[in-house]
Amino acid sequence: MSLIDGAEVTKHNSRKSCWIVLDSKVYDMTDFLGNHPGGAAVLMKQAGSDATTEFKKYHPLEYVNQLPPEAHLGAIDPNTFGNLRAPKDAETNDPASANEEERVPHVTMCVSCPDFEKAAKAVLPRKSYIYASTSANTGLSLKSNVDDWGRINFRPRVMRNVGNVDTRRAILGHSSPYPFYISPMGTMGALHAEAEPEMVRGAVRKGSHMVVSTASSRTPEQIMQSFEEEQKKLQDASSTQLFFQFYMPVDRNKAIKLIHMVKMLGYKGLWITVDTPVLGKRTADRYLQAEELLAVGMQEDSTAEWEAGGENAYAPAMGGRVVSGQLSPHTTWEDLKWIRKEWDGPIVLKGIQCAEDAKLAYQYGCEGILLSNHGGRQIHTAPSSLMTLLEIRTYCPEVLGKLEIFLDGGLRDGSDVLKALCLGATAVGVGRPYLYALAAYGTQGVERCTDVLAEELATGMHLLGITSLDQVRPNMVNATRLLNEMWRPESVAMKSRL
Ligand code: HEM
Ligand SMILES: Cc1cc2nc3c(=O)[nH]c(=O)nc-3n(C[C@H](O)[C@H](O)[C@H](O)COP(=O)(O)O)c2cc1C
Repeated sequence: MSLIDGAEVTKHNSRKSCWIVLDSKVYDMTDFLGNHPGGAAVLMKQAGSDATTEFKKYHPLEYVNQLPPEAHLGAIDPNTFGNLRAPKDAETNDPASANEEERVPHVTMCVSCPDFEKAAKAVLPRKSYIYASTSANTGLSLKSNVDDWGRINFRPRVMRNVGNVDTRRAILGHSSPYPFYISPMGTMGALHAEAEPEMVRGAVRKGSHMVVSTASSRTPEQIMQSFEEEQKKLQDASSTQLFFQFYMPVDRNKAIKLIHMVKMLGYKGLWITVDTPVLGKRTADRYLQAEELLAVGMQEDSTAEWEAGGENAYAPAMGGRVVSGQLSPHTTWEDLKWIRKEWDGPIVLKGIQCAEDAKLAYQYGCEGILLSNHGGRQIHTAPSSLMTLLEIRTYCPEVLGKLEIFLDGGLRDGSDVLKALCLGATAVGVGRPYLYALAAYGTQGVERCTDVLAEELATGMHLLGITSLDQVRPNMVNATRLLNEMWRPESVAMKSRL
């Protein structure tokens, strides 16, 4: 194949003919525009230019292999790079830019979780911040996640000799210095160029466990490699373990292949996300998509048409974009039977939102359930995980001693972890605070976020009057406000009204 001149690539910058350069190779993206799960507009912005840097923020380089072979037109003539056009509307808000220090406070200025969000907002391109912060519909699911932690109060005991406190807790049999872990989050590359490796390093240095998303910007192998390298540096002294969050693809063979790979790589548990048969409506992302389409003159195409997506080998990770074939809306409880045959490690169902499903998870032999509404990104007006925990305590308390119970959503203070533990939780997942810390400070931020949460937790234990997490009890919290609002079967609700 002869080399292609940059000036020639530049001419193909329209919907009718859209070429881009990735890793010094030229691709014809015209037919892929309508199939790109990330939308056509992002590709159009790069039309006729070198998209490598932007591409790597979101995908592993292997993604290019998903294009048909005929889309690869050849290599670009390296002497003609200068002839390429600059991407339309290039992002200038680059986290690595020179005046970063002016915009981002020193990491030691982050003394509580909300500080990380402020720092991240200052460094992130608007699109990336929207991706991380967006929530479903009017945002009420996210709001009650955050608010409900504050609607439970402690009932502290005093004068109980609380000189030293021990915050250790095991998760699925793996000890951890803390009863919280890093939640799985997809497409983290949108927030940091080295997202998953940096997050993993931060986790390993502090010994906290982490659940890795199917929709990560790096492959499961690459993430495990980062983990092993960091463990080696610390002479395997860290307690950190990686678990794997699993999105069920429509194609069973693809699902089995992924499960086998995850097993072979040594991930310690399969956390199957069950609250995402389809993607929720991510409102802020919808506005952004509309804006982007308008900016490239594609407003005549309905969003749905451009989002229809093609067959694709990976799970969706971002905003309101549907990736066809990646999320199975057909999954049922019976699927757990074949999954169990392929996976002999622990299974946790992520996204349980009522007592009946908690009971089913137990009956189907799962080792754990994660009470979660996906950070308020899926169903509108979802119950907070604390509300679901109270429901389980009331209507199927028998699962409490038998399953490991995890919660996530809206946790922004380490002492709140204690409330969940008092009510029977094993551990709590933390999502956005870690993501924002990573975006603003990389590994250092991740470590700092753990320190902040751990210190708040330890202080909370001293002040509550306990020295070990074995001492937590339901009577150490007042959950009456939430209990008053908890779901009741209709017959009970009617009776109480008479
Ligand atoms: C070369 C072929 C490409 C393939 C096969 C591909 C595939 C995908 C897939 C599967 C997703 C869904 C999320 C995920 O799984 O990570 C996605 C999202 C995304 N892609 Fe691509 N992509 C390609 C090229 C590009 C290029 C050239 C860019 C821009 C430089 C780009 C930018 C994005 C963005 C920004 C998203 C996130 C969606 C959003 O903004 O909400 N992609 N892509
Ligand atoms: C940016 C972002 C990406 C996420 N990606 C995934 C994912 O790929 N898989 C998944 O099961 N949950 C995903 N979640 C949900 C988190 O695992 C977790 O349930 C939620 O973030 C907890 O709420 P918090 O962010 O308020 O702590 C994502 C959440 C965010 C904020």
